[in-house]
Amino acid sequence: MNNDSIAVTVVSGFLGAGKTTLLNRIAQQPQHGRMAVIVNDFGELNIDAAIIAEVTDAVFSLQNGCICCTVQEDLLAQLVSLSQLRPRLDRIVIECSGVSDPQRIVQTLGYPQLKAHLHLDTVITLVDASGYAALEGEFARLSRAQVACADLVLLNKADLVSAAELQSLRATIGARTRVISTVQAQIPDALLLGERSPRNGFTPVPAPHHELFESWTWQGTQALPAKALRDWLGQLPKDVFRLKGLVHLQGNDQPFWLQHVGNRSQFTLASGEHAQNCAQLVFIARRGSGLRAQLEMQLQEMQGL
Ligand SMILES: Nc1nc2c(ncn2[C@@H]2O[C@H](COP(=O)(O)OP(=O)(O)OP(=O)(O)O)[C@@H](O)[C@H]2O)c(=O)[nH]1
Repeated sequence: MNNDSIAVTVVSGFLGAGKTTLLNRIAQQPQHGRMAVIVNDFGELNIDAAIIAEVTDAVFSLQNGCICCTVQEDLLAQLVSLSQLRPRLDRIVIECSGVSDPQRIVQTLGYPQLKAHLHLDTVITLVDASGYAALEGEFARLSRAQVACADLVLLNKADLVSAAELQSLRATIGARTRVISTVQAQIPDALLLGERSPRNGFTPVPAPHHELFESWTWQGTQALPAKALRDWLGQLPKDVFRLKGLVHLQGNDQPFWLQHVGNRSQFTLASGEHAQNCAQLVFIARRGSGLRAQLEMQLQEMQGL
């Protein structure tokens, strides 16, 4: 590796584990030098990129596909172009979508076009401590593959589980990787941006990933009633893994970012310019869930309340 080589941090983890929360923190800290962030969202709207763009300009969006498959060529082109920027970047952080397998990103970084300019610094995988144990079948396998590829695992949302549950999760994840419990992905910078630890010859097995999910976007035209929306969110089927986007709530001039993971929802005021009274919600659900028509109709009806 030459001295001019740009360090790359890969941030991975299942849907809603806290990747954007971590990215937002990193992006706001000037000590990380000249940094660019590449954000991949599986849906056709890149909500994460829009959220991170509220704190930094250096955001590049790869959307409507899985970063390790359908948009892998775009990733390669984006990395080549970023590596040619002058003055040179110090670091590139790649946020994988929650449905992707970071191992393939690691492979992409080894391509000859990139090897001379970039080096992999750390793969950080966030785990939602309140949801990891409940994942089943292929979804659990994907989540384990994301963990297996990590140099550092953040056992995030530690505030939502007991000390005993945290202990048991640590045991499940195993001793091979460094595991740190976090709330809002808060850990010391030195750990975030450290050098890559040796992998002991371990090669993770590729897991099925984006093909397990379907995504769609609902565009509303009117403000929604807050109470009805909260009630509706509280009853979303568990096949909806993730819901996020922008909503206008009746009686409020400013829109909100809505984040829904598991059975928890969060509304935060959105800054910046956003279209008036228009909702944009991205759903990510189990492929073949058959939920789209029903959920869209419910939202449509809610607009008229
Ligand atoms: N209670 C709790 N909530 C958290 C914590 N970290 C993040 N969240 C919330 O979890 C939700 C999802 O966080 P994100 O950072 O958007 O997750 P993500 O991994 O980027 O999500 P995707 O990119 O959609 O896969 C948001 O509402 C966050 O505010 C935490 O430690 N505790």
